[in-house]
Amino acid sequence: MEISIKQLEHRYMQGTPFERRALHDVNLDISDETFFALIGHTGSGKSTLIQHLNGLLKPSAGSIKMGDILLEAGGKKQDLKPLRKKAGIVFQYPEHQLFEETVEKDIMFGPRNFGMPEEEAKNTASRVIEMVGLPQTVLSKSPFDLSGGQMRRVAIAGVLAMNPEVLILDEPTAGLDPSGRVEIMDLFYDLHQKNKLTTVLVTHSMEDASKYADEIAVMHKGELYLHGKPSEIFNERKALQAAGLDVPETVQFLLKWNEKSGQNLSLSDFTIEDLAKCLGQALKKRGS
Ligand SMILES: Nc1ncnc2c1ncn2[C@@H]1O[C@H](COP(=O)(O)OP(=O)(O)OP(=O)(O)O)[C@@H](O)[C@H]1O
Repeated sequence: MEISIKQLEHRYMQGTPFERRALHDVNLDISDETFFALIGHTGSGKSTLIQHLNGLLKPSAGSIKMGDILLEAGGKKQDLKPLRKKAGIVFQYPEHQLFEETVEKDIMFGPRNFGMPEEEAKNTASRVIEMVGLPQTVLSKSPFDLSGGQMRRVAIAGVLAMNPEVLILDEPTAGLDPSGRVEIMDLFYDLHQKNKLTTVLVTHSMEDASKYADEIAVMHKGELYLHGKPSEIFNERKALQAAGLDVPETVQFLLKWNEKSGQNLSLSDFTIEDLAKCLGQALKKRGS
């Protein structure tokens, strides 16, 4: 689903002495089926921005178009239900929202709320539990008898049960150890690939953004600061540093290599595999 954000502004506690502008004049288009990363220093406005994408927050000025749904500042009071269904959010620590006595009931909660018949909701629970890589036997268990990683997968299954067209991930690997982070991020990437799900990832990790995203947007002080393909963003190291960020370590290595060797290895070869390959070729060239 295409997302188009125009001149978006958000003010918390608008009209009170505590008013605070969290977003200013944000213009951003996200194409259908993109894996999009939103990165920025703490307080730069990432969470505020994504909460507009499923109607949790309303624009103070400007507009957001999600597929055929338009949300405008000062627009008529809209029914946000269709938007909530289109855009599923996985919050930080989503497992904290589990509350039903069985995994199946927890996953069925959202679909039932939207009027899905009982049998269909059960079938949905059975389908999505497999999508998140858990066995059917988990459905009859209490969510609280599962491991932390399994609980997180159940919570993600609950979001998938709504059949969203856009998946919004707000630092979904918070609190996981390194191998758990990779597992969950690989799961999201796989879901994106197999289901052509437009995915918006909010992250502090330039490593994750560069590994998974087709495009990266950098937020800084409530404004859209940079936007482009990962390799384009990496060419702006000084600007990134000014916003309290940096390029991934692999790119830092490539930049150092180019500086010391006088070669010009491409910054788009930033995955470990690409890096190993192009260093092998560069060393061969130097040896011959
Ligand atoms: N409910 C709120 N009421 C008032 N101000 C808020 C509220 N939520 C966020 N803010 C302020 O809005 C600005 C943007 O916050 P936001 O949470 O969107 O940033 P963020 O980039 O997601 O930060 P983090 O990476 O720490 O989650 C910050 O200055 C923050 O203090």
